[in-house]
Amino acid sequence: MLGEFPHRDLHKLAKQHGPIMHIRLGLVPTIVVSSPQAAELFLKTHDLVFASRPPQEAAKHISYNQAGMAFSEYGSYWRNVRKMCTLELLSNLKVNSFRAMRKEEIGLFIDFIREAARDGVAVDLSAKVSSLNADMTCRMVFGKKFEDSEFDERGFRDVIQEVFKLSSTPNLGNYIPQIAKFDLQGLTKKMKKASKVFDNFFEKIIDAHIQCRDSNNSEGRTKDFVDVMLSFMGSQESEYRIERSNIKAIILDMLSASIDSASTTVDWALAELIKNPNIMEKVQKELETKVGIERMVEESDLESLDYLNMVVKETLRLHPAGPLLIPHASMGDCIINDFHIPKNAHIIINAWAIGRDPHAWTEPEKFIPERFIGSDVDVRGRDFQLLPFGSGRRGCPGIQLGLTVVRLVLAQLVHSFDWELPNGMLPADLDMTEEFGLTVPRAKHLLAIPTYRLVHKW
Ligand code: HEM
Repeated sequence: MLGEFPHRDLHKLAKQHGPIMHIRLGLVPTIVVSSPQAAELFLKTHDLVFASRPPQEAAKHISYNQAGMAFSEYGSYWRNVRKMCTLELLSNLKVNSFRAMRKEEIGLFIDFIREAARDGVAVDLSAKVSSLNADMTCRMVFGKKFEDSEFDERGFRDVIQEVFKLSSTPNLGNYIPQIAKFDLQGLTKKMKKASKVFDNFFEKIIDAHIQCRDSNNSEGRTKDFVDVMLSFMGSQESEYRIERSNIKAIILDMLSASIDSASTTVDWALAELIKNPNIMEKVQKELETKVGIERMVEESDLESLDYLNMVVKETLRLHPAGPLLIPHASMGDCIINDFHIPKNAHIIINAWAIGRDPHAWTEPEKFIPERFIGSDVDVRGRDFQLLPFGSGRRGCPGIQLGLTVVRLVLAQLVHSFDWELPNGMLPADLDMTEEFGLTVPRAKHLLAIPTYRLVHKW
């Protein structure tokens, strides 16, 4: 029933069967929610009932038996981890403390593209943006970035991509739990192998941080996420008492939640801008007026870039990085609009379909950032017609960081360069086919030739 693109197949089914749909995936009752009004009932009115996560084979074998935040069941453990992450790792203050690091990494990234511009060669923007985001994430989480060779003979990105792929492959054990132990698809074996690689790596990182802390070598530098979590390890007084395995699970959550989501969003936004040259021109005009072509964009400019922010909202409406959010689970029986939702049902919120609901959006398939002029509809989970970060108790705690990175990288790329497709390809011919996985990026890498446009010495 569900093919290569489950969000599209479920959208089609919802058109026939309505915005609250009951389907059975294996033995598991699954409720699919596909309209803003229905999403509000599940994520606001009855948020507490649906604030848990279903057991998942991938979370069991990769994510330390659901000991992180994203896949953990609702309860006091999840509440404490979420509170610790929100207050100590993802607060505005903490996000801002990494400003200088982001500036440095983006500077290196822009230098690389300037060289490509000088040589007139195409840049693989998808690969470059993804590795920029991986470097920034590693510096924030571990305090340093890694050469692939330091990780495993296959390299950091390869192993992490393999983990993402294994986690997003439909696993029979999730739907017929009784057969999970037979590992009919061979996924458990592969997951255990990949997670061993990560575990060894995380162990070394934690040891190195402990050594550094004990030798007082860490004074004066911004504390990375591992430093912060170590300060709560084993502490009796703190309400966030966590152990080594929890730290490893949370590190993995932060890496997997952050690495692909922001770069996928930047990639879609750039593709839409290249496909719609009149919109690209408007973004560049705004940047010329508000920033000026004598300098690069600074994070402090972002708030004033109204049109760019509309482009980001429109990108997240049409191309939410996680089109089906992360599955929720019901903690008790509940009646919604006369539907009986049983305890332990899986709840899928189709944010991709909701962003295309014709009752909420005019010309929903078209990329029109101007639709947000004079509207206060926002992406932060208050407006149920636009849910790229989910909403309620399980809504994304990394919104501030995610939006900062997306806006900054996008603004920098379109302010510093004009972009042309290679081999005489026309913007209208750009392939927008998706690839379904943990996130949904464009299937083909975006290649484009840059021309430097700032008045800035080389
Ligand atoms: C453009 C960037 C991002 C997008 C589009 C995005 C989207 C999402 C979505 C759709 C969810 C699931 C919400 C639900 O199930 O209701 C989620 C959860 C989550 N996100 Fe993000 N995210 C982004 C960036 C980040 C970043 C940078 C971090 C942290 C470093 C992060 C950490 C998390 C975590 C930990 C959860 C699980 C929360 C829980 O289960 O309690 N996200 N995100």
